[in-house]
Amino acid sequence: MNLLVLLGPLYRQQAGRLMLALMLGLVTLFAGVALLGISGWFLTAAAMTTAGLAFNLFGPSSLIRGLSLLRILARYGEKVAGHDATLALLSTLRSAVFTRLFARIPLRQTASATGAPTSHADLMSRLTADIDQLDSLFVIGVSPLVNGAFAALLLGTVLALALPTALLPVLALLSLGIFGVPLALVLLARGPARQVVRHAATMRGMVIEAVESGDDLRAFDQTMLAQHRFEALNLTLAKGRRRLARTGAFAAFALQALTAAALVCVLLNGLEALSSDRLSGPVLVGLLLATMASFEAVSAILRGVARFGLAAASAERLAALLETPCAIEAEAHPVMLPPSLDIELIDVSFAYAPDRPALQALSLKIAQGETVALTGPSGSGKSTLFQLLLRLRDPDSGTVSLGGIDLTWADPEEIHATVALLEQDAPVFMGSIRDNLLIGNPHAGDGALWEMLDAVQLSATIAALPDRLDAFVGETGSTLSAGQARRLCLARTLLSRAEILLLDEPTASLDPALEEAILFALPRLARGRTLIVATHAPTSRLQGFDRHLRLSAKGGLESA
Ligand SMILES: Nc1ncnc2c1ncn2[C@@H]1O[C@H](COP(=O)(O)OP(=O)(O)OP(=O)(O)O)[C@@H](O)[C@H]1O
Repeated sequence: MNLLVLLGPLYRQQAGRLMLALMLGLVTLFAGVALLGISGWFLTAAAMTTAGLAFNLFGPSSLIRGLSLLRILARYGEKVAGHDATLALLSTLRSAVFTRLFARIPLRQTASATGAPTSHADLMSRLTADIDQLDSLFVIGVSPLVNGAFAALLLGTVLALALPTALLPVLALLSLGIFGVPLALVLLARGPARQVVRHAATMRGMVIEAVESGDDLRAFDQTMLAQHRFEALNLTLAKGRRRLARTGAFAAFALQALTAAALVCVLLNGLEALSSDRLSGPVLVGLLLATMASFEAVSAILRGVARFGLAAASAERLAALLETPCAIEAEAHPVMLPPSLDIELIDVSFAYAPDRPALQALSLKIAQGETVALTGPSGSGKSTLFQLLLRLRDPDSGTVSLGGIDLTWADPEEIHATVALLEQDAPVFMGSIRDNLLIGNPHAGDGALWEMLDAVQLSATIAALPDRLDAFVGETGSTLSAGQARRLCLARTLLSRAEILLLDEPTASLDPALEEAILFALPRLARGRTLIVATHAPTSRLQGFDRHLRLSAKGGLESA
């Protein structure tokens, strides 16, 4: 349903070009059926004409040449208009889905029985391969059916005029070809198509996982295991594709059988009409060839329908993605945050799953400009608290407010401009050192960038690189050490103009001396802004902070 809501306006945008493709398809079909019918009649009539009798060769032969040309041009035009519209449609659809993606991140990382995406690899698969699979939804879903109905009308009119006795049985056979066989194909192919699309997506996920964890798999000597799992899935996928191909071949066979039955029917009725002089021989040949051409047009439906199962399975996956609830619901008429931004949590509880509480009845206040060290055992909910303060998630109960404004009333964009977060696994983006820093503050000049690199003790390292601030950092910061990458992300967050800074283990991967120096410098680097640092560093290194809060293992507050 959601997908229809999304697709409807997109189809309307391309309606002109799609209609043009449809019309040109009908012209192609008309030219094809007429071409074969008239050619059959013409060749037979010309062969039966004795030498002395006059036979007008020029009229039919120029008609045949005209129809051939019309068919070629109409087919070309149909392909250009159809593909043009489809490509534009897909690109708009991809952008529309991509825009809706951010509101659904972070995904709930639980096994899903609803078909909703559960991993980022699956999400990527839906945005790329599944949307590509829809490329011919119009061409295969609508156009062949209209073409089939038009072929039936065309052949029906000709038979009604020339051979009425064959009309009903041939139309019955043609209708079976247009509706019955494709319907059976859709029903039979639905299961295998769903499996193929799902397995192909899982395979793509496996490839991404293998690339990301390749070094670890090699180190544990587990690459064979990964290969075996991949091979097993590959075999299952191939089996599913074979089942789909077999179903398609069976449908094609059924259509050929219907074509043969229709030809026999026209031939028998035609011979009878011929013997009673109700029909001429050339017209009978023309009728036979026109019947063949009409069934040939129907076979295009089957080619489309064979792919329809895959497109429908992909459409289901996209619909499930769009139906995934947004992580938060933004207020239609948000309240602006006040200049004073004290943080207050009242009785806040949050659980990722009913049996896994992360925070329980947590209440706390942090005044604007305070610097706070937040500690607590692993799993006590420090990162979760940061997620709530940025309103990346909403509490199950209780309120989180900034300057007295409940975050659920505020504009999420204003919250994100006010609160900056250094995540535990903050990414280094592929690009230059400068690109990475400017994400924190696009207006920062080189002076400010060097100053911040100096503050996180990274300036000497960057200055020694040949390209300095323009030095390229590879995918996920692969050209930096873990500690250097961490400090680059820290510098990026500190550069931000947000009034509240949340740093989740900013000194992870740093040696003790560097950790101590940076933790000591952080309150000063906050420059009067609110600073909360989640850390596992020993209390002795947290003396520079105004306050020390400690979360208990149960996700509540302990006195520090
Ligand atoms: N995305 C998630 N889905 C399900 N459970 C989660 C998710 N993230 C965290 N949890 C669970 O929520 C609880 C709190 O986790 P959180 O990451 O907030 O703790 P933390 O104090 O930051 O831990 P650490 O010090 O190890 O970083 C843990 O029990 C964790 O297993």
